[in-house]
Amino acid sequence: MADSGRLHTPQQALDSLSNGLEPLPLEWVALEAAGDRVLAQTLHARHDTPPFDNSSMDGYALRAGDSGKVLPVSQRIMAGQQSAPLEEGTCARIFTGAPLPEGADSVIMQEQVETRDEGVFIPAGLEVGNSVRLRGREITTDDVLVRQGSRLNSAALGFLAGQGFDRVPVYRKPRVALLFTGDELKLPGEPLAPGQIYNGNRFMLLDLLPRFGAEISLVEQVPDTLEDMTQALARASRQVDVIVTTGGVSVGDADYVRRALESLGELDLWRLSIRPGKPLALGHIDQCRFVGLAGNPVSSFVGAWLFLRPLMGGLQGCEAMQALPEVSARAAFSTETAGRDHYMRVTLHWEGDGYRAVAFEDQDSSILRSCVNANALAVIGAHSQVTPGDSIRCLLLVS
Ligand SMILES: Nc1nc2c(c(=O)[nH]1)N[C@H]1C(S)=C(S)[C@@H](COP(=O)(O)OP(=O)(O)OC[C@H]3O[C@@H](n4cnc5c(N)ncnc54)[C@H](O)[C@@H]3O)O[C@H]1N2
Ligand code: MOO
Repeated sequence: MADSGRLHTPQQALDSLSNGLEPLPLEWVALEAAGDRVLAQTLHARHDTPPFDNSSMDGYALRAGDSGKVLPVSQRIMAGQQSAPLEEGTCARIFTGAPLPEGADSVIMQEQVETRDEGVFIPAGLEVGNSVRLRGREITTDDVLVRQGSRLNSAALGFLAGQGFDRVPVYRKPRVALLFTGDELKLPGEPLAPGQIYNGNRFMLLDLLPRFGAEISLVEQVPDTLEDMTQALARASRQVDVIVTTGGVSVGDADYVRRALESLGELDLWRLSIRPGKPLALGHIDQCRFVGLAGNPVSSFVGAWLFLRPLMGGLQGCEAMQALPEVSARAAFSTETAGRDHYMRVTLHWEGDGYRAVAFEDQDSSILRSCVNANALAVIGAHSQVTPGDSIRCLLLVS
């Protein structure tokens, strides 16, 4: 049977989330704590990097015009040492990273010279600049180092450290409350009574959200009553930037989340034309944003990747987090979709000339096992058919 009307598209959900969305305030953090944080100001070079001409090889520094001769060694320069001007008609023993002596214009690696009693024979034909890393080759003073809105990866941290930054301005992390509904839920370590299950979403989201830059500041299991949910939402909305709930957003008798939200704030959008995750609910309570993920574990997982990642990105001023990177792949499965777009969990394997997408056999939204080895979501449009070998669009699950 077809889904009843008024299902929204994922794009409408993203538009709703980005409505009035501003990055959170700037804060300064120590460089060692800045991994994956988003720069709140463009940083400029404080000095040239490298700060001085230096050797890229262990060998001998000389004037290129002196090659083809035996040259006496007039000094020895290690990395971290200062060099003296190079005496006419001599060479300097030099090591990788050591400053080039004034007057030298090239370096020859030690494997290419012959050591003689009088000095070192340098084969003819050495070119000016050989094995020399010129000052400012990487960046010069005042150039843009890293732009505002960039998420700092390990290389960026090392690069900024190379410029002497010990603190950087970043957007504050979004504070998130995770509220779980479902009286059937217990925590691992507790015994299960008949009908009960463990709260897998809790552990999945506690791990996933920080990967999107969130700081989890509140975690609660809320009893399945309208009153408890209303109180929990009201409390959380005063403490955090975003409330995330799982479960209780569908149409069952214990699905109180939307009603609780509407009594305190507004429900901006409910129900998407996607599978899994149809009952997604978006809204706000004053300035606090609300994302109600469907309770089925895969629905929560996929909903987090599709909607919480861009929301966390927007709150951190990071354009790159608005959409997951895409690749095309050849399907290694067949499927037929009904009225909703299907986000299938797949594992992409490189096959030399392209990716092959292998889908977990059971794509029901309760089967979290389908996500364990998935590295992408294959997006299969509504009312379509896929047969093996068909080209399909895949969203990469990179945080
Ligand atoms: N009559 C209808 N029934 C349902 C519809 C519908 O349109 N009409 N939609 C189905 C779809 S699609 C989904 S998805 C689910 C989502 O419903 P809820 O968001 O209200 O989620 P719950 O009913 O609370 O739970 C669903 C399922 O997931 C398990 N669950 C919940 N929380 C957790 C957790 N933290 N860890 C592990 N598992 C969890 C829960 O026990 C249920 O089995 O509704 C369909 N029904
Ligand atoms: O929208 Mo639900 O997640 O298909 O079972």
